[in-house]
Amino acid sequence: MSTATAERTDGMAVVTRGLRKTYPGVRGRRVAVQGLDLDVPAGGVHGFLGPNGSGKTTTIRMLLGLARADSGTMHIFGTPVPQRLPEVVGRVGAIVESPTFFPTFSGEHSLTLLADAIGTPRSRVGEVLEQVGLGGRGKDPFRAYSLGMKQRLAIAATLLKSPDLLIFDEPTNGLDPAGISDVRGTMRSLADEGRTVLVSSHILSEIEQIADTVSIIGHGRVLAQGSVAGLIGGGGQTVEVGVASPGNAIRLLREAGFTAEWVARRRGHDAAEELAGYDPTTDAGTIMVTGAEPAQISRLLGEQGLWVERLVPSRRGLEQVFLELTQDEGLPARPAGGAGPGGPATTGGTEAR
Ligand SMILES: Nc1ncnc2c1ncn2[C@@H]1O[C@H](COP(=O)(O)OP(=O)(O)OP(=O)(O)O)[C@@H](O)[C@H]1O
Repeated sequence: MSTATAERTDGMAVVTRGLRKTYPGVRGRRVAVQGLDLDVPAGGVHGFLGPNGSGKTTTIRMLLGLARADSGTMHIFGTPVPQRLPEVVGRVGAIVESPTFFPTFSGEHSLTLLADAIGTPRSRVGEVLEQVGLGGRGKDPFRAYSLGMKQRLAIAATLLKSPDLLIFDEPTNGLDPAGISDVRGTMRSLADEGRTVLVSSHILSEIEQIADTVSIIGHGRVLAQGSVAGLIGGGGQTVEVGVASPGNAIRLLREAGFTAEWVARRRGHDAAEELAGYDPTTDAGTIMVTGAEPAQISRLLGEQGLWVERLVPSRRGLEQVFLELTQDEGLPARPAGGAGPGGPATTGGTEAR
């Protein structure tokens, strides 16, 4: 390995550069991944996020040697893959397709067979069942498990050889909120043990809560990556303000240097729509303010005799970051499956590429 490569991949679990993959299509080759530069730090949960068809599974399959890249480089813990995958594969556990187990075998029995097959001591079976919170259910048949328990059994299977890097492709697909919460908790605790968890999802808000770092991809390339706090923090807090005299309030807020917009909410529509003008007697709406703390807003308006009826701070989320990044890209307007916040988009503060 060259010195330059060693430096670049130092402290990184996964690094890809210029990764490209095409598939044969009806009209020539279809690009699934185009020049993907991915940086996954070692340790912590990394969310690999993007809408359906953005190239997440294809990327994961290439990393694991299940699909061949057209061009580009990939490193896992500084080892070039797929060239030297056998050297590092023992440190990697992955769930790519929906895992299946014999329905009549207990979870414990299935894992024991697996442990024997991969040469792991049987004593690990009890440990990994405990780790994923299935300690008390190991003797139940697989068919009696809930979907969330089935997914956690699959995670337990990947833990048998105690990997440093866990790669999960959409592990919460099809789970109910309780199942999602269980799997999320399991991923977080694995990262807290010092492992790296690379988890893909098309629902940005779902992984946002447990991820330390994320990459947001669209059309096979990275749109932004970095810490969750760095990506969502830059635009500042948005505060929804309800006041009887919105015109005066907007003027005062703008004079004080804040960004204040009137946002009308049409009946039957979730999305807020910014209007050039407004008529408070007929339009239902609210003022969205960025760059100000709620206390500053209420003091400023109160001093001018405008009494605030509603003051709701709303946190900017990764879905909003995604929408901002894709506004000019011609990409799908909303990541599939996610319900984004209704407020207007704010700008800036992301590590967009
Ligand atoms: N085996 C294949 N043959 C042809 N095209 C493929 C194949 N696998 C994926 N694709 C195409 O490559 C693109 C990326 O697909 P991929 O499954 O990697 O996306 P994804 O982000 O994982 O999506 P999802 O969230 O739906 O799983 C899509 O246009 C898809 O149709």
